[in-house]
Amino acid sequence: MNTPSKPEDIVREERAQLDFSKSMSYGDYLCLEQVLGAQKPLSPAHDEMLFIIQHQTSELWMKLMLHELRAATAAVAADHLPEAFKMLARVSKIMEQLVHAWDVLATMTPPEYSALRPYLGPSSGFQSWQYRCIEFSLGNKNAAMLKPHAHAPARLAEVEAAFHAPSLYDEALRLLARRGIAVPASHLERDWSQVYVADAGVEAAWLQVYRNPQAHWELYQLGEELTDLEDAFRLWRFRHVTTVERVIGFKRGTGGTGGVSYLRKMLDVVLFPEIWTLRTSL
Ligand code: HEM
Ligand SMILES: N[C@@H](CC(=O)c1ccccc1NC=O)C(=O)O
Repeated sequence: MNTPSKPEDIVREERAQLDFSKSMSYGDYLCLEQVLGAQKPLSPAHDEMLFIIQHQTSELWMKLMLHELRAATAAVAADHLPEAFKMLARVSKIMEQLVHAWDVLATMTPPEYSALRPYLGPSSGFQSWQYRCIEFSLGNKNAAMLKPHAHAPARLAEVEAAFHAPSLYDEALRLLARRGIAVPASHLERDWSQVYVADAGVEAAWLQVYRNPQAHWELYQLGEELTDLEDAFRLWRFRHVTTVERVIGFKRGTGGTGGVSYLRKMLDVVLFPEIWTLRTSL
């Protein structure tokens, strides 16, 4: 039987690379100096580190979500459905990850948050441009949401691009039409920056798919990927409201809204309306 090696011997025996004076290391590749040097608490409050890291990690996941969403939307537009499914499944999993992340933040009590809140000034998640790009990419268009970015032209241009572009759902409807399903012309070419309005003709189109999945398997699968995604997004919105209510009650938000009252209104947003309403007719 082999005698177990001592920890320091394992490193030598395995011939792990130990000298990075001339080659790229883990930290170099991941730019960890920048990432781990970007937590700059403004208050003496212990919990500010949690608050900052929670938001920074959320923004990183949102960055990946946008990367996947943009590529998935392009894949749908190019009729590359298997690729789109892979990416959309990843987006839903990221959203689930963000839903669970609320559990960490919810360990922060009202007195703990009150110690750092005065240092936040008027800053708020309302001003997250990546979040707004995600909402726009998923079809929740609202011109008023461009205003918080007016002071930063490059950023505004990015959010505006998402505002004017067809959403994932718009591209899904165009795909249905290309596959021979009757979709109202009003939904195939329009001003994509306008608020999406649910339509009986679009519901009829999805019903054709859902009444005969075998004949339209890819479209059926796309419908269910969209359902997974909106389901996860609804859970995220819900955990946001409940976490906010347990931490600040019904105080106004630092971003200027009514706080919980505003976030509750956002629970009524439906991204892919006909995907849900069609179920009543099946
Ligand atoms: C203690 C923690 C939190 C509190 C008290 C809180 C509170 C609020 C409030 C009151 C609003 C409404 C806008 C305003 O008037 O400020 C808001 C919006 C928002 N928050 Fe939070 N939030 C918290 C954590 C988070 C986290 C972890 C994220 C993740 C990135 C986040 C992302 C957002 C986003 C994206 C909006 C805009 C939502 C929309 O317009 O639909 N928040 N938050
Ligand atoms: N709107 C929050 C503040 C807030 O949550 C926040 C502030 C700065 C950076 C991110 C934030 N998170 C989400 O809104 C509040 O009213 O307490």
